[in-house]
Amino acid sequence: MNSYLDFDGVAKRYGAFQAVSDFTLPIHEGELVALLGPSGCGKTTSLRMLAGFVQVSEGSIRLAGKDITQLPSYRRNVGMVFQGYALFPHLTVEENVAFGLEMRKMKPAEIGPRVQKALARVRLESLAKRLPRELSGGQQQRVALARAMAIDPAVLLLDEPLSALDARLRHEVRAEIRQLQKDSGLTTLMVTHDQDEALSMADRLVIMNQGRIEQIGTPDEVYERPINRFVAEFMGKSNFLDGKMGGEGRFDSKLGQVFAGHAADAGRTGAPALMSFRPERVQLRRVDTPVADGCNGVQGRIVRITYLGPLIEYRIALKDDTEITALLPNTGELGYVGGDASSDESVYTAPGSPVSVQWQARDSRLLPA
Ligand SMILES: Nc1ncnc2c1ncn2[C@@H]1O[C@H](COP(=O)(O)OP(=O)(O)OP(=O)(O)O)[C@@H](O)[C@H]1O
Repeated sequence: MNSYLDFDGVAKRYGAFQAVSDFTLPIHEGELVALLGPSGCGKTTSLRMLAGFVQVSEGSIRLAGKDITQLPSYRRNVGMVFQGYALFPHLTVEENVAFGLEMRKMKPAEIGPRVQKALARVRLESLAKRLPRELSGGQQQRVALARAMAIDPAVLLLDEPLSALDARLRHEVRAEIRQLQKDSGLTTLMVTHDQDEALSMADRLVIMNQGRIEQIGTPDEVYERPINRFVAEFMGKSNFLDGKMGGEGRFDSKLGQVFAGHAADAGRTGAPALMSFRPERVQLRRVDTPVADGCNGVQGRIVRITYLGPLIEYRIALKDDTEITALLPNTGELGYVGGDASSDESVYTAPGSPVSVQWQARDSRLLPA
């Protein structure tokens, strides 16, 4: 499939400072792609280069078969929703939505129906005559979205679109934006630093760090198969054991035990490596329980238990003082894991309790150290 939007080797320098380097990203028509990474990693700069607000230092950008690298912003047909929405406070909802169309010198007879359609899409027809300050945060967000979509853009850009909303509303609006984007088939590039937002909304994620792309993939690819420690840590929590590549998926841990896993790349045998596995994939068993088939196992001692409501977090110290985190569902059997007090499977857990920590080989990633 040919891509619809292409960043090809794009870079941005501010004087001697390299804000974005070698940014290459093909995007398919109708896709929602999220740029994700810590503050200052170059997400917004990349988005702004596409919008034409920031000049590209190197490389090119193609949109719908056309090289737009040097086009002025107003000729790129890009719809943008800014952080904090940037609505005009003295214009009504419908005037705000009409603004972009008037700027494009569209005939008044055309503007009216377009505005109505855009407002209907975000279910705001009844609030058309209100001023932004007479709206809730979620409603203002929808006005910004309607304004961006009204121009029929070739691509929609969302810059931290949910950052001004409180946590509860954010959940709702996430689903709403995603549905709207799917229904309209609008190719969308979104910037966020919120992992949950990116995982739940995007078709693909681009994980950035210090101006560079670390990994591109679907949500489950980057979560289940991170290619390095940065991605594993940035996308949720992970446990790491130190050691060396043992060849054929084996890992020679510093603990002196050999574990089985899957290598992110074919690192040479003996190369320093990390084994990474997620806290929610860890099982706790009685300390004398044999390691189950297909699993890795190590003995440790519980050092801390944190009650998180639906989940309970266990910190377990291994013999070399490496700590492992296990995140287990709260079954209501306070103090017990894996069944009630009478079950053979259950483990009594209290700080100081010895346990067998087990996790599946298939959940274990071998990463370059
Ligand atoms: N006009 C500028 N002049 C010099 N440096 C800049 C300029 N704009 C951005 N930068 C730098 O470029 C880097 C990338 O900035 P950018 O805004 O793209 O980061 P970001 O990933 O979007 O971060 P955040 O999540 O904090 O918005 C930062 O180190 C920033 O300080």
